[in-house]
Amino acid sequence: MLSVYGTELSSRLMLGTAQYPSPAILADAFAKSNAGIATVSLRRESGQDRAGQDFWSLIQSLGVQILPNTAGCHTVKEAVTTAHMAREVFGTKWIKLEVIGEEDTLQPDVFGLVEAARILSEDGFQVFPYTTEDLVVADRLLNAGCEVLMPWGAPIGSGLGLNNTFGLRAMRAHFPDVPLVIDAGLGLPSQAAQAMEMGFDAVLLNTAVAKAGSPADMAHAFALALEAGRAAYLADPMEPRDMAAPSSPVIGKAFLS
Ligand SMILES: CC(=O)[C@@H](O)[C@H](O)COP(=O)(O)O
Repeated sequence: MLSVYGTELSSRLMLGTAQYPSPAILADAFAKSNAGIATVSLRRESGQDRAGQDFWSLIQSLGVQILPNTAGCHTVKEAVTTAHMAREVFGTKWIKLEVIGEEDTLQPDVFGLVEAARILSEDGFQVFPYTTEDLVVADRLLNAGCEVLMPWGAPIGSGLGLNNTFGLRAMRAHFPDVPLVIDAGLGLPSQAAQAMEMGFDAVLLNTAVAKAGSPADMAHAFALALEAGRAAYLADPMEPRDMAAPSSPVIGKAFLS
């Protein structure tokens, strides 16, 4: 069972709540996904009006843990203020911290991220930082009080999958005991399975499900892929090799041992 900040998570899938065609489709997608966590953007849903309040009631009715996020924040100040609003609205110390640094790629501003993570951790928040695969930044985030890291797979909404498998593998190897969640850029269940096969602990995604022709079916497909990928990781996959190795048995030696 995956544990983050002392809380055991019921599932390795964290699902976003934006861009669904309707509330019913969102609820159906969550039901089919078995997601244990819903991430919600404070900046996109105001909560001041009726529509916002209905949206928050819907999210709370999903029966999953809520991970508010600071999506759309570009400065430390904005992110910290949004985190405070989230704590008040949802009554949780959890915050998925996004400080966006670049508009085309929505790449995190890792300098602002580390600063905001430190401020929020010192203020009692349990921070889930959306970061890159950079090892030095990862180290700084851990020193700032983060107990989980969320490296990007690819730019948000791109559906490109795991853009830098070398960097992500290095991150996994470098921080074997830190929960690592691939966040953003996944477009297909096979990419989520790949992340799990590489030993990542969970994935967070939104667009691939919300924008699918059938969000509920796609959510289900991701759930299956995560299960398969995790099972493969636990089964200790073979090491790939450059050269052929005959798989036909040597006469008189059907088994290796
Ligand atoms: C919902 C949320 O938190 C996004 O900012 C997240 O990073 C998901 O990205 P995708 O939409 O690419 O899955």
